[in-house]
Amino acid sequence: MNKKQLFEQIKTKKSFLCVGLDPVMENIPKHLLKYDNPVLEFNKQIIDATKDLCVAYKPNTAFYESMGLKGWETLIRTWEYIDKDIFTIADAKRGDIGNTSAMYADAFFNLEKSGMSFDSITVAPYMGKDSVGPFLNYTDKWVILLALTSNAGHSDFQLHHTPEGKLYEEVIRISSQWANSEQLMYVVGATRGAEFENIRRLAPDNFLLVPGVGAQGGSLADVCQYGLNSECGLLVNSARGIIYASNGEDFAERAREEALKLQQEMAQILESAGLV
Ligand SMILES: O=C(O)c1cc(=O)[nH]c(=O)n1[C@@H]1O[C@H](COP(=O)(O)O)[C@@H](O)[C@H]1O
Repeated sequence: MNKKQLFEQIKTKKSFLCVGLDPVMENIPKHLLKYDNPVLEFNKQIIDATKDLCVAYKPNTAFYESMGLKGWETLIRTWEYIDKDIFTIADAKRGDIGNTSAMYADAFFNLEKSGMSFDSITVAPYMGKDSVGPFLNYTDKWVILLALTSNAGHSDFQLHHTPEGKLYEEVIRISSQWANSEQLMYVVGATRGAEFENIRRLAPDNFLLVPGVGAQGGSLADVCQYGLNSECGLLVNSARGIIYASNGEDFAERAREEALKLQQEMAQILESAGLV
């Protein structure tokens, strides 16, 4: 999916919501345990309940990898189940020397080889251009580079001062020479509201993947104040706040209610900004 198509989806659905599909076996509602693959059933029901309210799904691959062979199969089946007009993010946070990165890129983008072809992947910038390049070689796919993360440890490296500015600013400045905003997004945590103005100065046109609303306490209003651009430019993710709204038989309905609250807030923001 290209940028124009993504913005069209945002306008059609009046939403820039990304639902995080991060299933944990212990939290799967008991009544689903009778299924051969309870996690897949859980994901399918969450997708059915939210797909008209969101424009993206982001399975974090750790939640699948931790379940071994069955988990990897669940990731593939989940990707297959998502309608192809919804943007998909493999939240894998990969990056290695070039030939290894090329294998990671195949793992998530090359349908013939791996059985999956996500629209995008999260990538760590630390190993530099030749590490990110193999993902960008898939020219119809997106790289979502970690810039300023939502966790407390973001300050350990990302805020360090370099002669040119903070380290995360350098990540944005340098990486924006590798690809343009048609192929490169940045991760910026919703908990970093105060930095969005600065980030938009450095990356005016790039989409930002913004995790951290819901369970991590980030504010949608703060993110949008400076984060919004003329093509929306934001994908705001919530996982636990939606998928674990209930662990009873009503889990899918309750997930929908939480997704709807965010979608309605987003619709208002898009309307106020004159984008829809
Ligand atoms: O790249 C990410 O998606 C990510 C970056 C970041 O800075 N913070 C962050 O929480 N994430 C991911 O976003 C999701 C957040 O989930 P919830 O806190 O449950 O909404 C998890 O899959 C995290 O791994």
